[in-house]
Amino acid sequence: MLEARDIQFSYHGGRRILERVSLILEPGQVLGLAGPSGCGKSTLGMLIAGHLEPDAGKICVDGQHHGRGWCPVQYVHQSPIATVDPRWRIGRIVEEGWEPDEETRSAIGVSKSWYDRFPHEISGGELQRVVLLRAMAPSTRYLVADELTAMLDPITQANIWRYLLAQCRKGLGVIAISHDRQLIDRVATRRYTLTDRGLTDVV
Ligand SMILES: Nc1ncnc2c1ncn2[C@@H]1O[C@H](COP(=O)(O)OP(=O)(O)OP(=O)(O)O)[C@@H](O)[C@H]1O
Repeated sequence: MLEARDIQFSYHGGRRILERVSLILEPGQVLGLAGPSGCGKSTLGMLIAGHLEPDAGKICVDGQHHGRGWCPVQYVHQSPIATVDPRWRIGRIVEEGWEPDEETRSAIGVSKSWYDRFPHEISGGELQRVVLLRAMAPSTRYLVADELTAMLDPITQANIWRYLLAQCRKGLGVIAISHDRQLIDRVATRRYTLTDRGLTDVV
């Protein structure tokens, strides 16, 4: 189980972005997270994946704080270009964390022919799939998908979610951050909205 409890956070001691936010995600669940632009959804996702440290509160997987090494919670950023080294070729980026099998690579829609190219030599949607493939190592147990499919065409978007929902049936837990209410309604088992009053359930 992934648990974030009473999380408080502000950037560089400025305005409080998150005030006592708590959530629980069980293996196999998809938690949909919406909310106005700038309310702190990506910040919460990065905190949960250990990219940022909360000012107060706790984030645990099965009762344990993330240690060193591969984090069991992976965050896929809405701007994939921000999360890759522009001097690395795609093959090196993909294989930084693990060596994906053919089945996973083709299910996510990453072509081996991109491996020799640099990030600026593939499209934004292709790079989004590359960073998703990099995140899907066998030791990944929870995925924070931040506007993951926003820049993809409807067919590719459907394929990616078909793949992710199949992984959920095997126990992956997903936090889907999106402004796309229809997408959240389709994929999420629980839906939340984040506002300056905290997280609220959406029915
Ligand atoms: N590195 C940073 N330093 C200072 N402020 C930041 C930083 N990153 C984000 N912020 C601010 O924190 C607030 C929350 O940003 P965040 O990206 O988490 O919002 P969001 O809900 O994901 O927004 P959107 O829906 O537009 O993606 C915003 O006001 C943003 O300007």
